[in-house]
Amino acid sequence: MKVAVLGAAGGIGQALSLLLKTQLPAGSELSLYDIAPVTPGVAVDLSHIPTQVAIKGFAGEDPSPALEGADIVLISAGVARKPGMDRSDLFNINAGIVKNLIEKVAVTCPKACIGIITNPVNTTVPIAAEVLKKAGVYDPAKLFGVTTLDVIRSETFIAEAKGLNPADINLNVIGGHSGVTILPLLSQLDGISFTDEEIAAMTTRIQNAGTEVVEAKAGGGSATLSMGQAAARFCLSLVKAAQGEDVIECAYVDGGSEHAKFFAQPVRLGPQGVAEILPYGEISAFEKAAIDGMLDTLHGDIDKGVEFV
Ligand SMILES: NC(=O)c1ccc[n+]([C@@H]2O[C@H](COP(=O)([O-])OP(=O)(O)OC[C@H]3O[C@@H](n4cnc5c(N)ncnc54)[C@H](O)[C@@H]3O)[C@@H](O)[C@H]2O)c1
Ligand SMILES: O=C(O)C[C@H](O)C(=O)O
Repeated sequence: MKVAVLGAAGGIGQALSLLLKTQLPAGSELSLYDIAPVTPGVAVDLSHIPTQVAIKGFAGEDPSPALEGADIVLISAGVARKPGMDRSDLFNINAGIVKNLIEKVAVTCPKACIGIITNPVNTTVPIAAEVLKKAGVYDPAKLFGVTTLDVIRSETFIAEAKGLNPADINLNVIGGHSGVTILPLLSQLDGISFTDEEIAAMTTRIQNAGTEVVEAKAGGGSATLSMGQAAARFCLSLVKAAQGEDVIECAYVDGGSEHAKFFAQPVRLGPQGVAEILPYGEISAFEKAAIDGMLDTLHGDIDKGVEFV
């Protein structure tokens, strides 16, 4: 199993690469790419950790050498938010970065599963899909917007609020990955009850959690360490699924949702990426209204990506 991380010298990329170096199964290969010249050095640094995961680093304009033979490609290349910015403000720079990288993926490892971390995810994933379509290699089962950070934040905040172990919290977060498009399905939590006020406050906290980090870092970037953990969880789920385990994760996919062309929803993973799109189940009136309320934003974000390519 070969995993390529594009943007590997960045805040997320380094944390993610560390977690993968220590947690990928023995015999895996890790390939790090970034335009930053330090990237081969990041790989040398990680190579001193005693695990049976081979690691190589690549820098420069062309990601192709890093992509050769990749089974999974994780993309966190691009710029991050500063206080006062929305994720959509990153579009002007990150859209082109994702487009160029996916063009190389389409040629070099067209059958790889691709996890897009770069924001705005609601738009960069449709960009990736259009590029892959143009290249004639689009497989919707293999393209994912990584929304796992919304899931792990929900697990953390709910456990804190209710005095529980976060490992016991299991929930779906659906929609997209920005503001009102992030919808944790709190009504589905077994054995945990919330008042209406608690539901509203918890939903808002989860939706604004990225901004919470951006403001706390005060101009020094956005979530990197928690995102590294989230992306590692998602990647390891893909790896487990490839090895035959039954794994379910929420991700932003082109999965035939009644709501939008791309929609974050629970998916059963398998050796070829998405094995099955799962229904998100019964929802409350609050959640139904939240879906209705997010759709204009989500459709606009998706259209912007499709029009860009
Ligand atoms: N999906 C999510 O939940 C989530 C969470 C946190 C951050 N993000 C997004 O992830 C992205 C990266 O965040 P970060 O904190 O790691 O930023 P960062 O600035 O620390 O790192 C980005 C890296 O990308 C590299 N890069 C830029 N252009 C490149 C290119 N063309 N090819 C290869 N590498 C390139 C930079 O050299 C840098 O090392 C941002 O867009 C951020 O908004 C997404
Ligand atoms: O908020 C950001 O800009 C980064 C990321 O999308 C997050 O949710 O932390």
